[in-house]
Amino acid sequence: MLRNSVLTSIHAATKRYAASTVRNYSRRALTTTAAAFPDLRMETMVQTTTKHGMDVIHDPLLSKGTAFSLSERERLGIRGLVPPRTQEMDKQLQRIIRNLRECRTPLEKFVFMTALQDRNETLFYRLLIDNLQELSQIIYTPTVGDACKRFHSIYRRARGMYFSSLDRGQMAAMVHNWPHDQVDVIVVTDGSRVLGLGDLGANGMQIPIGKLSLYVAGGGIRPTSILPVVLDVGTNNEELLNDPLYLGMGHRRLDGEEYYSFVDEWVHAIQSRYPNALIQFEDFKYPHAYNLLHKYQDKICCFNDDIQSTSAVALAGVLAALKARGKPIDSLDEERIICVGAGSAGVGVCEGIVDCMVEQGKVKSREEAYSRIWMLDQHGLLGNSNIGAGDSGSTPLGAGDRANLDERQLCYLKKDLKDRLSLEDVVKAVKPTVILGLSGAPGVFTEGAIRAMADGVEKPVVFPLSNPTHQSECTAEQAFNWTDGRAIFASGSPFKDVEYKGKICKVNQINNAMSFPGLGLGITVSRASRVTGKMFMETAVTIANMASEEQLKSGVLFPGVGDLREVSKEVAIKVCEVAYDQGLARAQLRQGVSLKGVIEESMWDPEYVPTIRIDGHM
Ligand SMILES: NC(=O)C1=CN([C@@H]2O[C@H](COP(=O)(O)OP(=O)(O)OC[C@H]3O[C@@H](n4cnc5c(N)ncnc54)[C@H](O)[C@@H]3O)[C@@H](O)[C@H]2O)C=CC1
Ligand SMILES: CC(=O)C(=O)O
Ligand SMILES: [Mg+2]
Repeated sequence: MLRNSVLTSIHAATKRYAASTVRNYSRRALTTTAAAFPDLRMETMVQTTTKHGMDVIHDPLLSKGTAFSLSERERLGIRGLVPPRTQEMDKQLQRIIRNLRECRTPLEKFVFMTALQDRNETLFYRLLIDNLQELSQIIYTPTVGDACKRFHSIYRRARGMYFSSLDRGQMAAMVHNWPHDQVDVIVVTDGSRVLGLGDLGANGMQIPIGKLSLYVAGGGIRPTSILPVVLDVGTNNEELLNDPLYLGMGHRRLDGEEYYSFVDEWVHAIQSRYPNALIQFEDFKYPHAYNLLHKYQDKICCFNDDIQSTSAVALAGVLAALKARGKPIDSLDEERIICVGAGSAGVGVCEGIVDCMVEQGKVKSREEAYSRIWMLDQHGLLGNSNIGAGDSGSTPLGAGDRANLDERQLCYLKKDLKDRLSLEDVVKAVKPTVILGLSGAPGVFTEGAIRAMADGVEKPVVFPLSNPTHQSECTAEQAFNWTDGRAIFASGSPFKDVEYKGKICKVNQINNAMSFPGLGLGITVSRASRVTGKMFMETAVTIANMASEEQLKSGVLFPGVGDLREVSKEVAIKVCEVAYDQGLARAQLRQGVSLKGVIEESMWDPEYVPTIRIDGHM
């Protein structure tokens, strides 16, 4: 494979960065780039700008706050505009951390972090990277959920781009309003299913912003080359529609042909300016999420995060759990898996599990793999409506129209069990070894269901993966209490470890954030033209193999968000290898530099550029 292969030239992506002088480089990246291109050394050790005076201080991509040297202050016309003492980043961090700790609520911390990002991105990312475990909970789940709900109340300053129903016919021109010529990663949402919080319309903007902050902090993508986007096709959220402060379009959601042609106009517009950018579709409601993925995945470089990245990390969790139970990683077919939630994430995760069972070669057919998975939606089990009530003692779960199930969901329909069986009844009938929650419905993992599960298996795998924390299918404490501390546990949003009868029970976080930053890095470095299923499968296996024997024994399945940069490097290597193997990579290979070396070199690391000067001045 390509792990030991070498590059024939510094790949095109690195060269592209090197040639640009208006980017904000890390000192480390500058040094490596300058070493590869000696003629660029002078150019890349400095950052040039056409800005002057207050405009420099107020540009978050240029600003160093108090860290401008005296000569820079002279050159940039900012002498006297900042306090006299030059204070480097370490002192700035001390002040920032002290102020951050004084915020009383997570939302206050969120507003504080946003304000920092808006005035000094280098410092923002340094702080975030150095405190990733703690601060990812602020800029990402769970706090980002609260921030989305209140986006229209806490809104301060523009970030990202909005394309609304007012903009039909104008999008191709609008894309040129974005100030950066180089964009590598775009995260786009229509705000129709924001985490487990439902339709939040244009308020969903915080999700692309938060995800892209993780691309930068966790995947080393440059802050100048990311673009958060909201497609404002309206909202069906009555509360927002009636709120005079709501910032999105005040009409109900477009649907059908109107909706798909709107998205299509945007895709064409964005492609016309950024043909090589990776597009991440995020938090689109089912079935739009799948329909858009199928429409575009073979045409442009794109993927759906909720379907595909979630699938990679959830599969990684299940495979690591097999290892933690002392079973071989290729014994997935021996598991009995219940998935609560039949939407984008539930179906996506189960498809990944089925793909993996098929690849492991222990099942004779895809159908056999489907038979190992029992899927429930809000009405209960996807089962056989011809089996009469009372046959299995189930509780009726309310009216719902099974005719709405599509062919992706129907694969999981069980002919031998009554339709709409409750979770507890399914557990009793099936004796599952793994239970996954991707429903956005808090508390649906009931005590009865989890206790019944724990009766049948020594180490029940309990993964309530819905976000944010209060939408989780059960809490960590409940899972450990109801399984007598035996559960292998992971949640979508973080919970603290639990002490149960004197034993520390480990909580893992299974969140697609462990996957997408590394994917973005791998795609950017290899300049892959497409994102493929194989990339996600390899990502899953890579992450599943990251924990040591000792960690697995203690209940740790893989590294946490705090180690995201390390995880991203490994994922990026795999993604690059697949891109080259599948003939999708456009960056050239050559002798001399390992893939790992190139990936490490191309990761942006926030440090102030040594010298900023005005374009044309020495
Ligand atoms: N941990 C992670 O990385 C990720 C977690 N998620 C979470 O998964 C959840 C679902 O996301 P999507 O599938 O995209 O949403 P979706 O709207 O496409 O699907 C939700 C599904 O849950 C089902 N459901 C709703 N209430 C239910 C109930 N009471 N019992 C059983 N099923 C119920 C619905 O029928 C639907 O099938 C969200 O809360 C989201 O935060 C999604 C992506 C990644
Ligand atoms: C994590 C994520 O993408 C979600 O909850 O939708
Ligand atoms: Mg999502």
